[in-house]
Amino acid sequence: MQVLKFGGTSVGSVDSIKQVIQIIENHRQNGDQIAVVFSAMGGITNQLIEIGRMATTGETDYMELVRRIEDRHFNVIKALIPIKEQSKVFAHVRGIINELEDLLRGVSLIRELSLRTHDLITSFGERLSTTIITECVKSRGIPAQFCDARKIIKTDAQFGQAEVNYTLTNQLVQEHFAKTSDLQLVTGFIGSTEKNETTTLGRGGSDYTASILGAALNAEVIDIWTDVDGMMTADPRKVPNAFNIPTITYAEAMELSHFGAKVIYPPSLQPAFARNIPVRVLNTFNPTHAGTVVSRTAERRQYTITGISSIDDIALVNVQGSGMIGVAGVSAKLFGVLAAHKISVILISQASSEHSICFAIDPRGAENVKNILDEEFATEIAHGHIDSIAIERDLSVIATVGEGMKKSSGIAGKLFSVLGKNGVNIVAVAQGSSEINISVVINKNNLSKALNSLHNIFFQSEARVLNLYLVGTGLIGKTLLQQIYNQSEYLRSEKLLKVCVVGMTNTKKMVLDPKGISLDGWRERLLTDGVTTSLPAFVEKIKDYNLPNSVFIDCTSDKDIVQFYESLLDANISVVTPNKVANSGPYSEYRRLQRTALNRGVKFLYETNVGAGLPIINTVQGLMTAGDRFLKIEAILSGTLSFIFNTFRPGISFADVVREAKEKGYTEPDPRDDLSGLDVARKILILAREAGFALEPEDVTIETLLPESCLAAPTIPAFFEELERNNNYFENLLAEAETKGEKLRFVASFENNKATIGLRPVNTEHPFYQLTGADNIVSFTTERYKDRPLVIKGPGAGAEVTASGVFADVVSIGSYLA
Ligand SMILES: NC(=O)C1=CN([C@@H]2O[C@H](COP(=O)(O)OP(=O)(O)OC[C@H]3O[C@@H](n4cnc5c(N)ncnc54)[C@H](OP(=O)(O)O)[C@@H]3O)[C@@H](O)[C@H]2O)C=CC1
Ligand SMILES: N[C@@H](CC=O)C(=O)O
Ligand code: NA
Repeated sequence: MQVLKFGGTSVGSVDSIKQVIQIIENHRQNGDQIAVVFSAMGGITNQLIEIGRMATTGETDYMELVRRIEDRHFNVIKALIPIKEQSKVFAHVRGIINELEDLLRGVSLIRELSLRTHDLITSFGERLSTTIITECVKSRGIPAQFCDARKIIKTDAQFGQAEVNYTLTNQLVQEHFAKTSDLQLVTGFIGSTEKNETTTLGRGGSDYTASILGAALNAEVIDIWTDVDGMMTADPRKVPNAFNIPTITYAEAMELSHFGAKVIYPPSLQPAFARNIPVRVLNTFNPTHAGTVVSRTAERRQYTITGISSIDDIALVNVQGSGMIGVAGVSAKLFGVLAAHKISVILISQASSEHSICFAIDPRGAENVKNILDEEFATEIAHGHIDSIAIERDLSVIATVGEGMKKSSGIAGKLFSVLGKNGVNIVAVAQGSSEINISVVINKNNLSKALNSLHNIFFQSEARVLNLYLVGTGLIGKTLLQQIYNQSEYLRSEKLLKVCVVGMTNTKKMVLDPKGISLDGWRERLLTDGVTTSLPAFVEKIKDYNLPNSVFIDCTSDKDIVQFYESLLDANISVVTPNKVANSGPYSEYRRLQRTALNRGVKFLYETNVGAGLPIINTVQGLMTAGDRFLKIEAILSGTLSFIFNTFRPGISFADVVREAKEKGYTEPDPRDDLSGLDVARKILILAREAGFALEPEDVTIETLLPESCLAAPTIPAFFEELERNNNYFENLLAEAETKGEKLRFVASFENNKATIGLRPVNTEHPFYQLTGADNIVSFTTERYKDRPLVIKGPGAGAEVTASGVFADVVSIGSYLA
């Protein structure tokens, strides 16, 4: 025996009904007896309810709506039944519609609509759809019978939501099906009392009908045909990565549906569950998809979690007071009052201190609940045992559901950790003792971020998404984009990381797209879709999107951008930058950024501030973490100056060598910053700070190598002119060093709380003598590296090495968030 049920969308149009008939024919081929339950055509039940309401108020144009219902059904007859058989069916359906019209006339006369009449009116939806489909099926030569469920499903007289009399119903259903082997096409949703008054079965009514029949007939399986591919791990409108759940237990389905997953209404499947009959949820419009099987026990699963669901809008009621501690009966009274007022409670949480109880309700009833509780607890409030009753609004609840969570540790840890790292504050928590549902109440504006990051973390086989916002598409920015593009496949397959650039800007244009900007054609996209840059607007948008795992990358040397870092970190957005400005201003600002990142559980990373991609900052941080103490730092920290002093020879112009350094991508956007010593001053300052010293910029003594006139040059072209003019000066410096067998090196050192930088000729004995190209070298003398210092050496400037240092910082955030 098989029971099939088709919902409103499945029987909503001529095409879909054709599809339904095809599915029924396919099922007949295995020779089993079949019962098929139908809902009303999509939308008809609501129209019938509206018609009933109109008739009660005396509005006469309800007839117009009745005509539309009639037309919709007639159109199916015209399209699907051979012409010579149509008139008989038209007459039959007309008869049913006449019955409806008579009923409505009565309602309109007495201007009163009892629940009983309401049930009778709504029953017409299923009666019409099932009648017509039965005729369609019969016209294809299939032996089939229309079965009015009112003859076999017997209920009490609670109109609107009648209780089934199972003893009688089971007997009638079994007798009915024993009499015939014809295909039975059954009206869903309706039943009747013992006095044959029409009743309806409440929410999920047609599923309920299928479940009652399946249980009574001991069906092998019940197929619920809908318009989606079964149940999904989350609502795909909110979580684009959601996917089909192949198997789910009844208990899980029940938990998920309570929290808003609406594909099926599991309470209506209770009779089937009780008899251990599996229910398949299938898609009429994609019939080969396996859908979801709901059964008592789930198969072995790939994931601990089965699904994540949410109620988007709830209010939290908080009942709190010192007088509640140790006093029995407060919660009994509280929930008694709520029950007496038929207030449905979505979730309850009480800490073991007993100081407060909070519970979630539909926000539409919140004001009413407050009034009720204020009144009922007036004495307790007056005596100060209970503080006033507080309502919090604009909240959502997320339920993480899965049998796999039972007795498995670490799930809650993972859940709270991912929400914490994404700055999602948890307002309340509840875990059912069944251990298959952990529910958290959060602010509504974080709902999408929370759902997506939880889905991302619990359904591990999919790549975790890292959302990037890039400011600066100059040398470093564009090289970074190219590296991300080249590496994206590797990151996805080897690191399970999907890097998505959501926003980018330069000084002229900015573009933002939460779906991601294709790195194939980002320049064109920026030109065509970009709008005039406004950094405040860019940052506002980032906060507005509130995407999980967000990283802001500043690839400029701008001073103004830095002012946004703190608010970004505060909004739980990590910051990565090669820009040295933020870390080389006042010490208090440097500390504040560090603290903010730490407090927020996000990252502020700037490895490329010193020595480009060389692992210098990470090394200092590592030594500090392990408790080492820094005694001395000696370093060459300018790639540009290294290159210049390794390249400049008598006979070539010093200005040309500087130009070459710029072309090679070693210099700052403004090369005066390199030659004046400012860039190196910033780097030694940052290093000293990382090494634990509270240095201020004025604690760095700069012995500049430039003549005064070069330092004073107002523009970059003027600066180059001054360099040309001073060529002799540089040749003399070089000649003087060479006569002593020395090389020119621009050295930074830090010792005894003092930093100095300046030109130091070094002889062949000195470890800095051998430096080539644009290399940097750093030598750390510490408590643990005292006799022989720790030395890091290598290229310290250039687009590729710098961008790759930035990239590595970004990826490390990806791993941290995961
Ligand atoms: N070169 C190297 O070896 C190293 C560089 N760095 C650092 O990397 C950073 C970037 O250097 P580089 O790529 O060479 O610089 P570029 O001058 O090539 O690029 C800077 C980019 O930032 C954009 N920009 C500047 N100000 C703003 C603003 N206010 N709003 C939006 N966009 C802005 C520019 O826009 P537009 O295109 O419109 O001009 C440009 O796209 C610097 O801080 C530098 O110190 C760090 C380590 C090594
Ligand atoms: N301009 C800098 C680049 C790195 O910060 C340098 O020359 O070292
Ligand atoms: Na570095």
